[in-house]
Parts: sequence; structure tokens; C-alpha cells
Amino acid sequence: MAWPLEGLIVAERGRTLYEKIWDSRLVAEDEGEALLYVDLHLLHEVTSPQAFAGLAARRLSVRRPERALALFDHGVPTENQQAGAGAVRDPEARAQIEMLTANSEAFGIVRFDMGDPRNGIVHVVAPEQGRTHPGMTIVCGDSHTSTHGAFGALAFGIGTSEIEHVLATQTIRAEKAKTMRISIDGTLAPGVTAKDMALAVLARIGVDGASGHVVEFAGSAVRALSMEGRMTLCNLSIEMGARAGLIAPDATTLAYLEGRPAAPRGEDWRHAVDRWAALASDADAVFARDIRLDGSAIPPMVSWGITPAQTIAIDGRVPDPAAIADAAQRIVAERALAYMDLRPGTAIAGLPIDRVFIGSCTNSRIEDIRAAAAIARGRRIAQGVRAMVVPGSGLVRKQAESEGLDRILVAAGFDWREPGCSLCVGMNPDRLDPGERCASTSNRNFEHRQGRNGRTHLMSPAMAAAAAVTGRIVDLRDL
Ligand SMILES: CC(C)[C@H](C(=O)O)[C@@H](O)C(=O)O
Ligand code: SF4
Repeated sequence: MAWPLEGLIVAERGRTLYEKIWDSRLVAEDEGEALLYVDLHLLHEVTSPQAFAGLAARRLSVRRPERALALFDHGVPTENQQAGAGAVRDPEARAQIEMLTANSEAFGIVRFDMGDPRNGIVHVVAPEQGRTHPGMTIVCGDSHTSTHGAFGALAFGIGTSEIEHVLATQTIRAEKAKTMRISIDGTLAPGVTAKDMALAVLARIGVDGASGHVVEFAGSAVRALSMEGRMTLCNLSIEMGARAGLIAPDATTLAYLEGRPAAPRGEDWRHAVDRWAALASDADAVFARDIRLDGSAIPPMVSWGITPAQTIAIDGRVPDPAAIADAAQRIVAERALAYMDLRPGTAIAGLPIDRVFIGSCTNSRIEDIRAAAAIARGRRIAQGVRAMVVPGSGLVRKQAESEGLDRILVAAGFDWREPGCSLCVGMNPDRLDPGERCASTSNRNFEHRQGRNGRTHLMSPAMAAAAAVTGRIVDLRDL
């Protein structure tokens, strides 16, 4: 009898958090291809219309509408949202918003409309509502779905045809990824945040450093992060090439979730807590790759180029391509310098900026806005600089207003906006003008990302606020 023995051998080795979620959601598996059950399906207006059209063409219906949530984020203007879709000037964005409204209505999917304070960026809203739980599988037609991994959920972006598949079947085809652990230990220096941690990892491993892997972030510096910091870190895991990022749930996770509208209650909560406690990677689990960083050595980080890995410490200098041995990297560096209008060897600190963007699913939560307001308090933004703060949801906006943060920011000259993706992506009226240089808290500094020929420098919210008040990229510790 071979098979019971095999079973025993499998059970002997500990499993990682990823493997535990995978096993618990596996519906079927055949020759390396698997079908996973989907616990939560987030929908936004940009990637969902064709999926619903496909569904209609095949006369299929939505298998589990109660496991989906529809939100409006990419194309919404960040002002006057009460006026609704009709007031959206861009015809394509307006059509997308109207289609998601009609589709969610037709299929009985819960939707938070534009102007509803619960609406906002999908990756901000689902955790805020308590819909993102440890151990879940979460998908969305959006690459930064990795954000939800902060709760110990297996969360990843999917394409339009996959959205249709999930709508119809509540399952997703998946291939098992390799496992990787990135441990960051030590205590972060004052002024250093989860964003700096993520940028430091990117600078070290590159934009394909985690490709083919699901990354689990571990170590004392990760454990010490708030849920918001953990979301920032997992948000950027996709920029490392990872299929998903994960952090094991712990007391911080429970404290964040308890009492949120869609979190389990009473007896259900107690059962859920027991289940979630068993999710952490076993002590003897084996990761295919293991990387370690010293958190106490991470400085504030700033990107200089056109990939998030082209990032240096605030006291660093823009590299000289001639000194880069790897030919492919040298070519990207040359192209980046040309696009960013930078000369080799230039110190990144001191570089004048035109615009500041504090927002995006990376850094638009209440702690991010508090960090920006702490810098803005009693200061004025530099002459000629345009700076905007865009909360990730209407509820973040309300919370900030109840703390008086909006008044501090407005008094300093910041523009206080309504929620959405905004200047993170050129799909709505918030854009850079050609040639403008922007200190940005978002996650992508690709060419033309924030507007045609716009130049993006990624950094933390406090660093972006510091850039706003000095008019230059600056070490916030020098303020
Ligand atoms: C529009 C959407 C498909 C896209 C993504 O998948 O990430 C956007 O959110 C982005 O950040 O580039
Ligand atoms: S905020 Fe930016 S990165 Fe996040 S979902 Fe929107 S466009 Fe994508």
C-alpha cells in the first residue's frame, strides 16, 4: 500500500502560509494546473466591462454575487463626486463607470457609488470595510491586489478573461508558485517607513527579483509594522515581480479587523481567530529562497529612474551607466537618465520638484495622511510647487477631517481632494504636465505614468511632504 505512506511523508514537512492557503482553497489539480476557490472578488470600472460583456454573450450569470464588491477608482475625478458619473467629462471613463453601475445592479453585486463615503481605491476600501480576511483567496483585475496579502490572504491580480471566469464559476485557474521569504529584522530609524523598506528591497533584488515566487515578509521589523505599513509593503511586492506578497496574521491583524463592518462577529469571530492562528508558516517549513535585510540600516529611499528598483538612499547619487557592468541594466539606466533629465553622479537630495502627490493604494491611508500633515504643520509649500493629497477612500477623508488634518494641509497650501487613484495613473483629470518632476507616494515611476513626459520620484508620504515644503527632494531629517 503505497499511498498512505506517501500521505505520511507529505505531512512530515511543515508548510508555509502560502501552501496552507493553497491547500485549503484547492478545488481540483491536474498536472501542475489547479483550480482555486475565490473568497473575494473586487471589481473596478476599468477592467470589468469586457468580462461582464463576455458573461452576457454566453448567457451566464454570476455564481456568487455576495462574494464580489464593485468600486470606482481609476477614472473618477477627485472633485465634485456627488454629481456622479454624469459629471465625468472623459467619455471613456464615464462609460466604464456607467457600465459597472449597470452590471453590478443587474447581477446583484454590492456597489459603493461615486460620492458614497465608503467608495475609494479597491485596495484601500476592502480592508477598511473588514472584507479582507486572513486565509482568503482574493482576486481583482488589478495588479496591486497583492496589497491584501498584508492580512495573510493569498491575493493577486487577474486579467479580463479571468474576471469573467471568476464571475461565472467563483474559481480561478492557478499554477503553484515557488516560495520566497524576505526577512527584515531590527528597528527602523526615525522617519523610515514601510515604503522605504519596500524600496530598499526593490533596490536590492530588482523588478524581477521575486518573479515566479510568492513572497512572505517576515522578521521583527515587519512584525512591528501597523496593518497600514504592511499593506504598503505587500502593495509593492508586485513591483518585485512576485506573484503575491504575504504577511502572517497576528495580534496587529486581529486588532485592525475586529468590529469592522464585514468582519465576523461573536461566535464567528472566535472561530475565525482560531482558524487564522493556524495559518502562520510552520517553523520547519522550507522556502525555495530566503533573503535577509537589516531594517535598522534602511535610510529614507527615493527612486531616480523609470522602474521602482532604480532607487537610492536619500544621501545617494544617481548612478553612472558607464559603471554598470550588466549590459541590459546599463541600457535601462541610460534611458532612465535621459527620460528623467538627470546627469550621472547628481546627488538626489536637492533636486527641484514641480509637483507633489500624496495618495494611491500604496500610501493613501490615514497614517500616511497623518505623516504628511505632521510635516506640513506650521509650514508652507514652496513657491511654484503644486501639491495634492488624495485620501484612498471617502472614509479616510472623513477620518482625516475629523482629526483636523485637512485644515493643516490646506493652510500649508496643499490641495485636499476627494478619493481615487488620481495622479497615480493618467486615467482621470489629475495629470502631470510634460516635463514636470513629481515627488510621489505611488508605486510606479514608469515613463508617462503620471502624464505625458512627466517625471516621477517615488518616496514615502513624509518625504513627499518634505519635498513640498522645500521645493526639492530632501532628507526629512534635515528639515
Ligand atoms: C488599470 C489597472 C489594470 C492597472 C493595474 O492592473 O495595476 C492600474 O491599477 C495600475 O496601477 O497600473
Ligand atoms: S492607486 Fe494606482 S496603483 Fe493603485 S490601483 Fe489605482 S492606479 Fe493602480
